[in-house]
Amino acid sequence: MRLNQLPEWNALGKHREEFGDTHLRELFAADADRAARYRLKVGDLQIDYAKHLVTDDTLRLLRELAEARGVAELRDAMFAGEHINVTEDRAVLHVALRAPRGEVIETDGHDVVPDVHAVLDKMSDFSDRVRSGEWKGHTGRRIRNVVNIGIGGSDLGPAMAYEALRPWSARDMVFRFVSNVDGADLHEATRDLDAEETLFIISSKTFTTVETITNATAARRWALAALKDEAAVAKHFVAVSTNKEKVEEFGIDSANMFGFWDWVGGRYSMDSAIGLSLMVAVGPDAFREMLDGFHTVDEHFRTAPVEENVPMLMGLLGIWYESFFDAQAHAVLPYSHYLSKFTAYLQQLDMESNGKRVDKEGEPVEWTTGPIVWGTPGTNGQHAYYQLLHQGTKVVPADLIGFARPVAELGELAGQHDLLMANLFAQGQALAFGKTAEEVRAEGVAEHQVAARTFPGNRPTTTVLAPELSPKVLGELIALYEHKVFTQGAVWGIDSFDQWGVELGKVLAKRVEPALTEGAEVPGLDASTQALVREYRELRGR
Ligand SMILES: O=P(O)(O)OC[C@H]1O[C@](O)(CO)[C@@H](O)[C@@H]1O
Repeated sequence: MRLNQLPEWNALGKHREEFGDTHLRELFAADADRAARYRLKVGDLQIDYAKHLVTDDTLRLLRELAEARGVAELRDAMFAGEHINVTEDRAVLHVALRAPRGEVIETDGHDVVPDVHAVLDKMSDFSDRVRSGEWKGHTGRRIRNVVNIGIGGSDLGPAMAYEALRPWSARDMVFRFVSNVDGADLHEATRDLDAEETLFIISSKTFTTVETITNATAARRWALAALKDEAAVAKHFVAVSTNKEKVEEFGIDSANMFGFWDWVGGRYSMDSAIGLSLMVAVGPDAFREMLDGFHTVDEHFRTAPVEENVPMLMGLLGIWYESFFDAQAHAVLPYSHYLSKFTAYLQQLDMESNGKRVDKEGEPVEWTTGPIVWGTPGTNGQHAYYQLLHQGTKVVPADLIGFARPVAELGELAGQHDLLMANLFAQGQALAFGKTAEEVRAEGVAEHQVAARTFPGNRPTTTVLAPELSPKVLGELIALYEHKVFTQGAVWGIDSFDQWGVELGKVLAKRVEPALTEGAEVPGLDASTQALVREYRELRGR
């Protein structure tokens, strides 16, 4: 039966009508235990979901929906290595990337865990050699700069995690991440570097992605212009890929290639060899601690009953708002400067996974799917777009993520941490409970300002609180969102693991390029694009 014909779905619709405008003020007033009951723990993460527009009935109905849609069965099929990525006929086994040595996870009759650990060991050995200076550049100098070239899942994960774990990283080395085919990206990343001390990590699952291959080719030109010897490539370029043939064609020795597998989706690959630049930065031990964090949440997701299962709960709450409150967006607001790239990372994870309009049977869905994910670190966002969150016309459920302890190396600047966290707690409170017109009036505010200074509240948030932003906690956080996205895709009945929607633009860009460079006729080019191409050529003096 289709999702919107299920009795469980219709029961939620009816419940929504009954819920009406029930306010969080009322829900808290009616239940002194609400805050104590609506919290869960997974690994190091404390999850407060009391500030959600839900009652025990809502949660029960959402759980029943998850059961009716077979979320747990699909999860088990994923862990069992079944080909749940149906349109690409592939297993989905990123959970195997963090399985401890000795665990058995099979797909197509093959245990993948030993393969995972063989690559991890090779990465660890390489990282140690680069970090210690044993790995020398072509002229005998030690490597001081590492430039990761990749895009999408081959960039966002390591770039985000490097920012997050800067305090754990080798402070005497420079790490840069180049993704954009705009030459400015590579230019800015290399302009102050010495090629003799620079290592490029070319990260691409397919090794055919045009942006990455274009940048990698340009990087090789840049390096060889200084090093003046083809043989230097072996010391200054390594590859991370599933495509050995293409890596060799590019000129990188497969001995310097770190592999992974087609059962790792790009946006689920940061804990595979795609994380090599991160491992060089933070060292193998911290990287493995991060994997441990991922694994902790994997085990929770795999074994916790649905009422205690945090990723399932987060996924179901999202569905409640999207389908029954018309929420179109979801904000992720980390109160940590080090998580400045976290939401951008989640945008690919969530939107490339669940931005789908047909279900697994190829039928158009009749319900909304993945939200627009956005957000930047607090407190910056507060002085920019929080106005809309507090008083706009849209409901934007938000996750507030914070840490009890600042990172040790902040020294006396750690004193600012309480103020940072006070802002997080204050925002959750203001969004939930707002400020009534009576409260505004009681402050003596002039009547003509009362409406504008009233806060409706009832804006739902989840608060995620962890002791500190450590490698393990980072792994836990990422896995939490991976499995949240999984849960939502399972309920919606879509394939969360393909990404056909990115293909058309790639094909058209290839077709349009000769029109820009040579003025070639492009068959089928629409009139608007033709005019733009003409204007572009004129502006370029062509
Ligand atoms: O690692 P690759 O093969 O270069 O792909 C990069 C990115 O491109 C995409 O395929 C989208 O175009 C992403 O899914 C992927 O993470």
